[in-house]
Amino acid sequence: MLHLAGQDSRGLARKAGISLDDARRITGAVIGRGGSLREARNVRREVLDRVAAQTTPGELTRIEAVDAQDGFRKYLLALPDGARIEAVRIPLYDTHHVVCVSSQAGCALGCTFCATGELGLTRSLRSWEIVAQVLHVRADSTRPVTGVVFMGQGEPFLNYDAVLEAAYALCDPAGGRIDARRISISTAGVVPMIRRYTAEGHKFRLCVSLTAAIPWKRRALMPVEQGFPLDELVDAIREHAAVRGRVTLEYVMIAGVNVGPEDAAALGQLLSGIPVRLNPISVNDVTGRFRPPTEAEWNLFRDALARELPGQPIVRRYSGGQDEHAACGMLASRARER
Ligand SMILES: C[S@@+](CC[C@H](N)C(=O)[O-])C[C@H]1O[C@@H](n2cnc3c(N)ncnc32)[C@H](O)[C@@H]1O
Ligand code: SF4
Repeated sequence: MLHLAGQDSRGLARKAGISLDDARRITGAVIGRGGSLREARNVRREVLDRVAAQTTPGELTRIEAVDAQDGFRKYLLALPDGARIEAVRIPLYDTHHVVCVSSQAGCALGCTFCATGELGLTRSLRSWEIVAQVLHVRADSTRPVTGVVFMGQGEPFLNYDAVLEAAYALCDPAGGRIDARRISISTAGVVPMIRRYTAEGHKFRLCVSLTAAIPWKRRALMPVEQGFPLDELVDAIREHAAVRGRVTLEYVMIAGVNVGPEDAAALGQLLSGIPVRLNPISVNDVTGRFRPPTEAEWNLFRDALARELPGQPIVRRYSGGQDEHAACGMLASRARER
């Protein structure tokens, strides 16, 4: 069965066997305005009835929303089968919002520094369950939502088809109307899917979570390194950069682990000749095992990176919402303890 929020207008036209114009009007009502099928304007009743007969209902239920001191707002949402996920509303320039969405409930990849990894995988989300997170946050906001990042729970490239369907629904001019270049898909490094993504020529921003450039260190932090080792990952990044330009690399900084001069040197060697944008981000400690770098440690690492990656932008990323566990790597589907 079809869910009306689960694809873009073209997908809806194809799956429901209706004209593209009618599909655009329906997508406009459901995704564009957050309404229902029957609110679609200028679509004949016979067409609406035909679509309704193929459609499954389903919505997300809010369990709670909590506000962090820095303006981040975290939503704990239940899927129709009771599985729980989170979405985060991120303020941008006091004028816009970006929504961080989950692509899976939990995650199978088990990165040692990530709270979601501790959960294990419950299941992958359907495309409408991803789009509905953005619609839920948008309905709760007075400012426009102008960006989406697939950086919540889960590994987007282990739910590839649904993630791409959702991304196209979100950038559809009749649907979410979000500029495709402001939709970021972040992967821990599922190499075959990065290659497929590159070959298919999608225009959403690809982000790769690197976090270590020394294989044994990466293996200890990110078990995905065992299946898809750094040299293969970097080849896939190089291929992507050759076609689409600079690739964003996320680097979770953990004091005493991956912010030494040898780590910067390994990054320089590994990424030599590849246009990248490095986003270092201080680890949000969820386990009590990891410490973010002090300002002094960060300054040293930043200077080493500037030497080792000449001409490559290095943009430290702020991960907000820490007091309410809305920050990167802190999403673990728990209701707030009272
Ligand atoms: C939660 S992941 C979801 C997307 C995808 N699974 C990935 O790993 O890229 C989004 C980003 O959060 C980062 N992250 C995970 N745990 C973190 C933590 N404890 N502190 C800071 N960032 C973290 C990841 O490295 C990744 O770049
Ligand atoms: S960082 Fe990403 S891949 Fe790793 S456990 Fe967390 S959600 Fe999964």
